[in-house]
Amino acid sequence: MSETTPPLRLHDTLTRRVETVEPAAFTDDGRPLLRFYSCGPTVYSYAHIGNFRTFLTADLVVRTAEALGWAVRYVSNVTDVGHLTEDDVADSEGEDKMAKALASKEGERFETVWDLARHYTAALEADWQALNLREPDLRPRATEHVREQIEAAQALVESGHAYETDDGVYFHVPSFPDYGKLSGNTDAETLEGTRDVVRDDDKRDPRDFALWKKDPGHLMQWFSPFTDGPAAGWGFPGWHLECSVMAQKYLGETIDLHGGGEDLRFPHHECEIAQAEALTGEPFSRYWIHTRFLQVEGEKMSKSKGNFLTVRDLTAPPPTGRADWGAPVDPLALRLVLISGHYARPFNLTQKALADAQKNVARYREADDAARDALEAGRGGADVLADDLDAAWAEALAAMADDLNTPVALAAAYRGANAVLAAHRAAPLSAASAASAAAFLDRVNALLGVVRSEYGEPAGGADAGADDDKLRKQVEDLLVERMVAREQKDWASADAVRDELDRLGVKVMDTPAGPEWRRA
Ligand SMILES: Nc1ncnc2c1ncn2[C@@H]1O[C@H](COP(=O)(O)OP(=O)(O)OP(=O)(O)O)[C@@H](O)[C@H]1O
Ligand SMILES: [Zn+2]
Repeated sequence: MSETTPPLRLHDTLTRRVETVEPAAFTDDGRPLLRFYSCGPTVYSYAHIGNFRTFLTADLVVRTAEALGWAVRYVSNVTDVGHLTEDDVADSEGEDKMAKALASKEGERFETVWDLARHYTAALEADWQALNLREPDLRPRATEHVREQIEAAQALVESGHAYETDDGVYFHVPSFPDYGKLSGNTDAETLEGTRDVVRDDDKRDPRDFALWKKDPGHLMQWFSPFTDGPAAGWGFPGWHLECSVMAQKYLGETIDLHGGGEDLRFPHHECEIAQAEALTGEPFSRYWIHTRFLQVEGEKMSKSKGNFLTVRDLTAPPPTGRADWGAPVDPLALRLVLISGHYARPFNLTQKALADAQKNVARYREADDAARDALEAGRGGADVLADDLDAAWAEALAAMADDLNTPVALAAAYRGANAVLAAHRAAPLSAASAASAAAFLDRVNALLGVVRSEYGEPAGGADAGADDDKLRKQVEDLLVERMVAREQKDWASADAVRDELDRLGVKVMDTPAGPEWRRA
């Protein structure tokens, strides 16, 4: 990378300031190495687009760091152990989310809670790819790291930071004086008043949270060395323990960056810090990033509230998709909307924003096609695009490096795509211009992921129900022709286009946001 590469700045929840992120380690060839852990979902249902807003922040961190020339080791887990139905309960008590899901109507089709977890993990991965998120280097599952969690709990008991009762093993919060440094929640009385913490008369402090919950009746249970009491060793790990244990196992005792949604700041991440730092005596994560909620009518979109939209709801035709949200959109348009607001501010999804994004991704695609066609054509002539596109790229990268300023970055990227289209419409692009355009769109796609999917076109929804690219291209060309004919009041040509669309078996709906189409 050139010396003009900007530093990466992110708002750090720990210091409550925008900080310049400096990874602690370097690769063998001298590049900064970002060791990054981002909390994944509990797989008792489809991940919703609020969850994906948070996963997209992680995705943008990875893409931006890579665009700056860094190496990234990126781990994002799957919580496939049922914990609580109330997220703000500071540890493992209450109704188990996975067991509850299995008992529901939707859950009846699964034999066991393990099947249910497998199904929703596969769905998570499919939606992850549909939204063109980078695969993490590792996606560890909590259920495959129970031994490590038991060992961590044992080590904490041995070092006096945790203790066993007949009901569980608890981290003793007063043994870790830094408890509260991330969230500011340090006042024991406030915590006691506001948090529905685990009730166990043998707990030594009301804030103490569970590392292990003894429960021989739990649908997922493992045998542990914690054998006091009637459960005689059987039980399951506390939620907070899985993330700190897996982060440290795969990224080291001290990681560079840890992320999640705003609700994870407390208690989840506060408890992760306590466990991890009590174990090693070293700082756990050097920086922390939290994404504000995607809201529906001013409330957090959440699985447990039931007010959520999934990727399928918006990108697949009915009956899978939600008819009340209009025609299905290209998953890249959904991605674009979800990253269009700054991650540190709450975001409200609207149908209008989705429709606008649909048009934007169509323009990126058009610019991309024009660049690639012109590259193949290999015409002579000057490069008329390089200066504009270099400036647009520098602006987009600088904006992303400046605390992931997606509104500015997307505007710069879009300006560049429009410059490509304007040049293409003015005169056939030379091979030199086409090379600049293709390089720009490749870089924009690597940074923002909105030009084309790295996984190919996903089945269902990407093109409003049509299943092949050829048809999509034909229809899009015809719609442009129709628009031009209408503008010129050339009704004969407009009718001819309509007949051609009929022949292709395509139904067009004119909406305030432009034409929508699907197979009739
Ligand atoms: N509305 C939202 N907007 C942004 N991020 C969210 C939203 N809801 C959850 N997240 C984040 O998504 C990740 C996975 O969360 P989780 O699986 O607990 O989902 P959830 O909808 O909060 O579920 P539940 O309602 O059961 O707590 C976490 O980082 C969480 O903070
Ligand atoms: Zn976590």
